[in-house]
Amino acid sequence: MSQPYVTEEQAAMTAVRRASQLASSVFNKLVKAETLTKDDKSPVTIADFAAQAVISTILHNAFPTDLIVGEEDASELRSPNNAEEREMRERIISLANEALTSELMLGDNPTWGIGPGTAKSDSEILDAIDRGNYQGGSQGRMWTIDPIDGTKGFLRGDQYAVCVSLIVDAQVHVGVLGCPNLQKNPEHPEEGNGCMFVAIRGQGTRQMTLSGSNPTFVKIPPTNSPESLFLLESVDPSHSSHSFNSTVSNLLKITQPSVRMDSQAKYGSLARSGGIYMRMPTGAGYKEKIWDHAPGSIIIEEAGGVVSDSRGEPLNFGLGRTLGDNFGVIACGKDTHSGVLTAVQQALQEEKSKA
Ligand SMILES: Nc1ncnc2c1ncn2[C@@H]1O[C@H](COP(=O)(O)O)[C@@H](OP(=O)(O)O)[C@H]1O
Ligand SMILES: [Mg+2]
Repeated sequence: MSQPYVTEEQAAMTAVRRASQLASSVFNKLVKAETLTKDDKSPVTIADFAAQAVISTILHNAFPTDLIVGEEDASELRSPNNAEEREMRERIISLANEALTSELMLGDNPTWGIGPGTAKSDSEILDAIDRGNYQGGSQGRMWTIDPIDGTKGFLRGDQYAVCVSLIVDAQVHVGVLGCPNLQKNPEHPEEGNGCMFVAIRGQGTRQMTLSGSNPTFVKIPPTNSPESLFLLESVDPSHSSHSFNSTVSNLLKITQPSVRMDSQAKYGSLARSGGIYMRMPTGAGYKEKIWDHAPGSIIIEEAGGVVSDSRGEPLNFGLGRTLGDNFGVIACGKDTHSGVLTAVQQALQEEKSKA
C-alpha cells in the first residue's frame, strides 16, 4: 500500500510550484503602484490574489469536498470602482490563467484543472479565491493557503513564502513551503535561490528545488554549544517583540546576532540550519492566523523539532481561522526547547513584575 497523503502532497507541491513561479514573475515585472491596502493594513499584491486563485483551483479539483481556509477574499475584486481597479482585476485573472495553463510537469495531474487549454472564466477565478472563506474548526479536512506570506518581504525583494497545509481533525498532516528567494544551499550561495520544503506527518521533511528536483531529507542540526545558538525573528517588530526576544537571548547567553527574515521561510531555514524561532506577541491583541504557522509547524516537527507556545502547549489548529489567544510561538530543535521555554517563562515573569 502506498504511504498516506502522497497525492495530497503532490497536489500541494504542484499548487505551490505554480504559485511561486507566478509570484516571481510578478515581482520581476512589479509595479508597486498596484498594491492595495487591506483592512489590516498589510499590503496585498496582485500576485497574492492570483496565487490564491491558482492554489485553490488545483486543491479543489484534486479534492472537491475538502474545505479551504485562505488568507484572501475576492470581495474587493468583485465590484471594481474605477478603471484602475478593473485593470487590476483583469491582470489577476490573466496571471492566474497563465499559471494554470502552463505546460504540465512531472507530478502534475491534468485532472487538477491545469495544463494548456484549461483557462478559467472570470467568475471561476473569483470563486476559486472565495473558496478560501471556510471559518475552520476542529473536525474534518481543511487546507490552509497563504498565497504570499511575508508580503512586505516580497515587495522588498527579500524573503517570502507560498504556504499550503492540510489539516485533518485539527492536526497538520501535510505542509509545503515554496521559498523563491531562499538560498538552495546556504553553504554554497553560488547555487542560487529557490527551494521548497515538504513534509508529511510521520514521513520526514524534505527540501528540494522549486521544480521538485534534488529532494533531500533535512534534520535540525543538534546544538553543540551555546555559542552556536541564534534567534530567528520577524523583520517587522510589530509582528513579534524584538525587545522581549533580546531579553530571552540574554538569559540564554546567546552571543550571535538574531537573524531577521520575513515569512515562514524562517521555519524552512530552521529545519535545515537550526536556530530558535521566537514570535512573541507585541501586546496589540493580534491573533495569529493558522495559515501563518500550520505549514511551518509540520516542517519543523518532521525535521525533529518542537513547536509550542510560551506555555509549552502545542499550537491549536482547531479553533477557527486563528490560533486563539496569543501566547506566542517557539520553534526549535528538541534539545533546546526546554531551555528556551524556561528562559521565555522567566522573561515573562520579569516583564510582569516590572509592570
Ligand atoms: N500584529 C501582528 N502580529 C503578528 N503577526 C502579524 C501581525 N500583523 C500581521 N501579522 C502576520 O505576520 C505575517 C508575516 O510574518 P513575518 O513577520 O514572520 O514575516 C503576515 O503574513 P502576510 O505577509 O501573509 O500578511 C501577517 O499574517
Ligand atoms: Mg502570512
